[in-house]
Amino acid sequence: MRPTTLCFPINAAGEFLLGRKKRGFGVAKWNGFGGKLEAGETFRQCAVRELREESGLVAKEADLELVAFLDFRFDTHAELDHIGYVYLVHTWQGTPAPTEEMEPRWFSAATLPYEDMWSGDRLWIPMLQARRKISGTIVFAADKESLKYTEFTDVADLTESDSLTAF
Ligand SMILES: Nc1ncnc2c1[nH]c(=O)n2[C@H]1C[C@H](O)[C@@H](COP(=O)(O)OP(=O)(O)OP(=O)(O)O)O1
Repeated sequence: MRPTTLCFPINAAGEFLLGRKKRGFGVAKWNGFGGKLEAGETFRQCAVRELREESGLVAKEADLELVAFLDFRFDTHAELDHIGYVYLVHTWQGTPAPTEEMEPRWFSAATLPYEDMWSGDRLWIPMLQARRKISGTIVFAADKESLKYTEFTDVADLTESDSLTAF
């Protein structure tokens, strides 16, 4: 199970920064900023690095608000299964800039482009906008796009796992 992070910068106007992926799995989808943990990295180190690499924004680990733990499963493609910790961030340095991987753009919270995002996003991102903290499972069908099963639970508090072997 691959460990990943996803990070959503939110500005003073309440807008979400998303990036349009330019290459690889999920190309052309609007997404949060994130990716796979590198060897020896903590989840927060990964989130800060991926945010910088994909958007140009520099955030501090302490300014990441952990809001979700998601278990993404691909029904017939287990090699794509991954878990992800999701963070909101309200404070950073720098200005969003296009990178090799992502084209960043601000979206108002009410007009996120769900039709061009991962299909589970329309279910769980509104929960985060409602200030909920969640743990969830999202199972994609054989087409790797449509949803086969989802389950979300509200949690009082979240902490990143210390152990990658837990997954
Ligand atoms: N919202 C959502 N739902 C389901 N799955 C995902 C998302 N956002 C995501 O990014 N993902 C998936 C897509 C990939 O399987 C992983 C993220 O990996 P990737 O962007 O390839 O990670 P990087 O480490 O940046 O990849 P490379 O550097 O190897 O290109 O999560």
